[in-house]
Amino acid sequence: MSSPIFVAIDTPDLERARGLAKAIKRHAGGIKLGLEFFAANGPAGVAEIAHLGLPIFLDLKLHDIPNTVAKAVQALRYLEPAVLTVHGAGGQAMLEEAKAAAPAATRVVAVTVLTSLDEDDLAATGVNGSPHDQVERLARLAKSAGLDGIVCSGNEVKAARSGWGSGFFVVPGIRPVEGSSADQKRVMTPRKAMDAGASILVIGRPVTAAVDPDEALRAIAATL
Ligand SMILES: O=c1ccn([C@@H]2O[C@H](COP(=O)(O)O)[C@@H](O)[C@H]2O)c(=O)[nH]1
Repeated sequence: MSSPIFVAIDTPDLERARGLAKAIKRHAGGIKLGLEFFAANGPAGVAEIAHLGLPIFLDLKLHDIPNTVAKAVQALRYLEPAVLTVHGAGGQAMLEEAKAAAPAATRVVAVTVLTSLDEDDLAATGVNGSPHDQVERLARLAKSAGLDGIVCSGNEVKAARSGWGSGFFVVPGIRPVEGSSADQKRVMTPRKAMDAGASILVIGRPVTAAVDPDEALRAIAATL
């Protein structure tokens, strides 16, 4: 079975991204490219990295009115990402139209509560209650809109999966026990997140900031 680890390559530098992707290629399940890479390199940069042969997770967290999101997804169709994110709080119509506009083989997943947020951060945005409650609410919405799954932290994945057995659960905020959390507030170890029901793990800096990224990735994979 291929690895459940998607390595987040967060850099604006195409050559650095290519070098990292080549370095971790044999032991990663896929590569996650997000806003930092996309803002600098656009779809053409994504295509360059895709040529290396690993599945691509395009993490753009699309969030706009339904028509705009649908047109953006259509414009990205030719890249055929394995996974694409939209924002879970965009509402039912936006989620439905995003899914309808994506290639059939692309898993469209809804970001629920960013792993960099805790309950106080949520309250400051006007959402009262725990991240757990909000993840469950947005998971129900994503499921009813026909999406493939959600993005949530390891803390919520067990409960979310219990209400959506066939869902695809993407878990970032992954930290090996000795790792620094940096800007992540809801973190979990790779092993615990898999045991709790993650489908894939998104891991960035613990791999990409290591002196030897492939060795760091293999050490994490060995804990699974
Ligand atoms: O809730 C979310 C959604 C997406 N991410 C993305 O995952 C990686 C995590 O990187 P680390 O270096 O392992 O912290 C990053 O690309 C985020 O944009 C997330 O962290 N949380």
